[in-house]
Parts: sequence; C-alpha cells; structure tokens
Amino acid sequence: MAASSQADSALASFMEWFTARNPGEPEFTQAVSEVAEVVVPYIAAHPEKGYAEAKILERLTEPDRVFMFRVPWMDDQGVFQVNRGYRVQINNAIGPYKGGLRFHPTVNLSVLKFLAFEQIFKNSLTTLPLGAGKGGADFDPKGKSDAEVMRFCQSFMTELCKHIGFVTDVPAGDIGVGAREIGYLFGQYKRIRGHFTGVLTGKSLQYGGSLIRPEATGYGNVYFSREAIQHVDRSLEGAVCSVSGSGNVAQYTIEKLNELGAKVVTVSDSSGFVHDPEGIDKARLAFIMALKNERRGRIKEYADEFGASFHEGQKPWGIACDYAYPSATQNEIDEDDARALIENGCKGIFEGANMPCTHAAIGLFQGAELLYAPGKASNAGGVATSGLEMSQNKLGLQWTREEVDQKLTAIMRDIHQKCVEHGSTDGSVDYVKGANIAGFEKVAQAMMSQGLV
Ligand SMILES: NC(=O)C1=CN([C@@H]2O[C@H](COP(=O)(O)OP(=O)(O)OC[C@H]3O[C@@H](n4cnc5c(N)ncnc54)[C@H](OP(=O)(O)O)[C@@H]3O)[C@@H](O)[C@H]2O)C=CC1
Ligand SMILES: O=C(O)CCC(=O)C(=O)O
Repeated sequence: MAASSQADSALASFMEWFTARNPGEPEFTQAVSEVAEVVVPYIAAHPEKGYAEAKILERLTEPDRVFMFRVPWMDDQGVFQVNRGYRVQINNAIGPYKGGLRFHPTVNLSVLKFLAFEQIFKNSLTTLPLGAGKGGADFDPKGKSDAEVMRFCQSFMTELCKHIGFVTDVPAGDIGVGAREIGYLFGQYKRIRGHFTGVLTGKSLQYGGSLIRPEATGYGNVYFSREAIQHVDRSLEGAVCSVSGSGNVAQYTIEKLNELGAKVVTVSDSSGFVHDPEGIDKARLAFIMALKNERRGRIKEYADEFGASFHEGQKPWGIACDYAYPSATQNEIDEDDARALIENGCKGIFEGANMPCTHAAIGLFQGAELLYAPGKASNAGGVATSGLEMSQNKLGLQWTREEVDQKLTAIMRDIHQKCVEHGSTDGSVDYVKGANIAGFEKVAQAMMSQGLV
C-alpha cells in the first residue's frame, strides 16, 4: 500500500475506535480529529519512534481520570441550588495537570474533554513543565450577586480541593472565572487544607499572583500574530482588526493591538456585536473594562455611549478587516463566517479563544492561503504566564512587569518558531501541522521514557 493510503486507513481506524468510545461528545471529537489528521500520518511516517505500538495517541485521548461532583449552594433568596462540577486530569507526562476552570451553563464533559485535550499540546508548546487538565461547572455567574458567586465557589472548592495541589494539579481561570472567582476559590482551599501555596494561578498580586497574567492571553496572541505577519513581510501598523468577545482575552488583545498601531473596529458579547469604525481607542477600552469587569453590563451600552452600531444576535465576521482575533468561545466562526471574512479581504485569523473555528471554516482558510493560527499555539501565552506565576511562587519572589513581559514575548516567539520548523512546506507555514507536531513530540517522548503508565 502507498504511504499516503496507509496513513488514511490508520486515521480512519483511529477515529472509528475513538468515536465508539466517546459517543455524544461532539466538541471532544472535533478537537481530537483535528489533531489526528496531522499526528496519525506523522506517526505512520516515523515507525522508528515506536509511537504506534506504544498507543501514544490512544493514551492521550483517554484522560488519566475525571472527577464529577455535586455543587450545592444557597442563593440570596434562601433557595437551595444544585450545579454539577468537574475536573478532567488528562495528562501529566511533562508536569502537574494545568488548565483553567470554566463556569458557564454550556459546560459538560464533551466541552471540558476538548479543552483538556487541547491543553496537552498548548502546554507542551510553552516550553514549560506543564501537564494538562480542565474543569468547571454548569454554573452561570451572570446576574448573580458577589455573595452568591462566593457561596458557589466555596462549595465547588470544598470538593475540588481533594483532587488538586501545587505539585499535582493547578487550575486557573477561563470563561466566567476571573480574579473575583479565583480569590474566593483560593480562600476556601486555604481554609480547608491550611496550605498557603500556589495551588491556583491568576491570583491577585497581593497573595502570589503574577504581573501580566491578566494581560497574557491577549498580549500573547498579538505577539504571536506579529511574528506570523512579519514572517510574510507585512506589519500590524495601520491594520484594521476585528475582535470578538469583550472579556479578559478580548480586552487585552485590543490593548496590545492599539499599542502596536492597529485599529480595532469590533467587540461583542453573547447578545450581539458592536461596530465602531472610528476604532476602540484607549478611552473606549477603559469604558469596556469598567462595563465588563466592574458593572458586569452588556456590550450594547458601548454603542449607546459612543454612537457606534449594535447588531443584536449577530457575530462580527461580516465586517471587513485585515486580521481577525476570535476571543469569545468555541465554534464562533462557521463556514459562512469564514467565507465572509475571506471575501472581505481578511489576511489572517489568530485564535484567542479555544477552537473558535469549525473544521469546515479552517478548511476554507487553509484553501484560501491566509494566515491561520490555531489557539493551542496563538493563545498559549495565558497558560505560559501561569507557568511563570508557578515559578515565582516556588521561588517566593515577584518578577517585574518588564521581566514577565519579556519572558512572555520570548515564549510566543519560540512557539512561532516551532510552528515554522514543523509546519513549513514550499515556503509557506501550516500552523495547524506545526503546532500539533511540535506539541505532540515533547509529550510523546516523555511518555515513551516513562514506560506504560
Ligand atoms: N482567560 C485565559 O487566560 C484564556 C482563555 N482562553 C479562551 O478564550 C476565550 C475567552 O475567555 P475569557 O476572555 O477568559 O472569558 P471571559 O469570561 O472573560 O469572556 C468571555 C467572552 O466571550 C463571550 N461569550 C462566551 N460564550 C459565548 C457564546 N456562546 N456566544 C457569544 N459570546 C460568548 C462572553 O459574552 P457574555 O458575557 O455575554 O457571555 C464574553 O464577552 C475562551 O474560549 C477561553 O477558553 C484561552 C486561553 C487562556
Ligand atoms: O492559565 C492556565 O492554567 C489555563 C489557561 C487556559 O485555561 C487555557 O489556556 O485555555
């Protein structure tokens, strides 16, 4: 059999095995098939490494363990409430389990397994000793009082604290989990275990947090995009950019794009998007930060304040831009959105969110030969800076803003370089291939060295 048809049949049989084991898990299946399309042929092309016999990819898709637990709490009216909490510990070959917690009504096992799986490759790319995990709950912090969020976090941590620790599993934030939630979670961990350790990252500065961690995912994505754009001899200076979301990642993506001379014309939340052709400058971004981080309001208020247009229930991808930075949630760019971006002259997509593009959308981007960077490479700056927070906690030191930013910049440059090294053919870079192979190799080698565990 020719090598390519051998690889095709290996891929088909791997995906048949995988889907039979994970029925009804569409997000997890999507994330695994994207990786398998690259990694199965790579394994087949390198029989000398022994990865097929050692079933490395099969083992990577089977979490080490999954915790699922009841989270009972009381609302402000004195009514009992029950949510479901999770922690997926998927792989610790290169370091303690590491990855965020998501509080959102759509959280389920498929979503968390996809996020944990992506985290394996992302964390490997950071160059730091970080294994992979993800967790969360189907709890919606929106519309809840601070007291309700605190009671929920305390109940969630009362169970979670049995399974995490500074050298075993170090969670952080994700959608719906920011500085407020991390504070309540850390307080409850310390109260129950009596340990003041860096068991969570994304902590506030007064109790062991790192400078630049809040900024790191957005800044990191922009640093990565700068590398990719320079690699094709272009620049961000003067570029028109579209950003989705208005949470942590979106806010600091906008801040850094402004600093580098680009103009951001969109921002969104789950109720719709705002188009501001004048650009979201520093003052307007400060309004978004106060709106979202303090008043916890809806993005429509931005349109009312600055006379921009608000498009209820819609996504921003029909607006013409040079570069797009999806920074809200999974599958927010489908085939139609991808077509609109391409037709309007978009030259690059840099994923701030995890898996924001559907499989079909990625196919269109790759066919159109624009720059397409998967989140596991481009949004790795957040977890990388969490790794730097862990290092500072171990040393009992706090590095300056400049020191952390320099390390983040170097890490993003290094990740870009690895993508170029593993993803280049005929002068162009396939960032999906580069990120998946580079991320896989390090973990696979560690697993081979550690035997059948
Ligand atoms: N925080 C981090 O360090 C990292 C985050 N990421 C990823 O970045 C993305 C954003 O995370 P983050 O900024 O931290 O989260 P936040 O909770 O701070 O913000 C999330 C933003 O996305 C919007 N959003 C969420 N769900 C949907 C939806 N179904 N449809 C439309 N909009 C939606 C929210 O709107 P609304 O308020 O209306 O719900 C909000 O504007 C996620 O995919 C996350 O996994 C990746 C790496 C690290
Ligand atoms: O900082 C972390 O540990 C996790 C960040 C995260 O959840 C992610 O990279 O998706």
